[in-house]
Amino acid sequence: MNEVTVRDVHASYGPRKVLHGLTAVVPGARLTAVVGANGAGKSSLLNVIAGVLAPTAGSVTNPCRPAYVTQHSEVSGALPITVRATVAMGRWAHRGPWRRLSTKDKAVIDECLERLDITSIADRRLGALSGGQRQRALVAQGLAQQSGLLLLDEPAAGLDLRARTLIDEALDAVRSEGVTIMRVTHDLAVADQADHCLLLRNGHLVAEGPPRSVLTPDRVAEAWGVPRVG
Ligand SMILES: Nc1ncnc2c1ncn2[C@@H]1O[C@H](COP(=O)(O)OP(=O)(O)OP(=O)(O)O)[C@@H](O)[C@H]1O
Repeated sequence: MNEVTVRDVHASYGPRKVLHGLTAVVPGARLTAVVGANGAGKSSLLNVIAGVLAPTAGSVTNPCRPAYVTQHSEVSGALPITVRATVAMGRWAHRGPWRRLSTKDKAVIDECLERLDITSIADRRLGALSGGQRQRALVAQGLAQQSGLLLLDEPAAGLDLRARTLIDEALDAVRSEGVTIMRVTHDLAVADQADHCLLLRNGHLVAEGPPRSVLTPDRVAEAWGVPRVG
């Protein structure tokens, strides 16, 4: 229940093939880390699961419409929108963009601002924030969607220790509420703390399972092209 099933998925950007027959099961109500070297296909896999990139073959089964937190560098800082309005956009899935926010919507928005500790900057424009502050606003927006499937592409990239801790705590909280989480990360210590791990290389799934069984010294050395440690 609540799992994501990826069956023999192929995907391309124009003529460039980026996923080659990828099959995986992402367990429900668990945190799955998606790891691999630059260009391995991690974002492409999330794009396919989010429905942003249509597979050229194969299929994906989701438990529900996902909330997708992309990297903050992909969101224009020039948007004339406040942090609170950014988080409020997360409620559109529930009420549509033109309906008034309900009392419940406002409570969820306040809670998400609090969880990421951005209440004090809620009225500032997104474009006037640091990269890390903007990233926190985007994670808060993802949480505000209250989807049963949360996809995050490197949500902690460039964040300070406190912000990383806040994100980890927020993800722990929603996982315990039954949300299925997929998190792309370059931090193998973060991946080690996940319930499940997918290791990608050159658009293929190299291994899946508990992080310790996936991230063996040999696989890490091969996937990242670095000397074997240990
Ligand atoms: N919009 C695009 N158009 C063409 N090729 C793309 C596009 N986006 C990604 N690619 C290519 O697809 C391949 C997989 O990229 P992807 O972004 O999925 O990798 P990634 O594992 O998320 O990498 P990173 O760790 O650098 O974020 C790469 O070869 C990349 O150059």
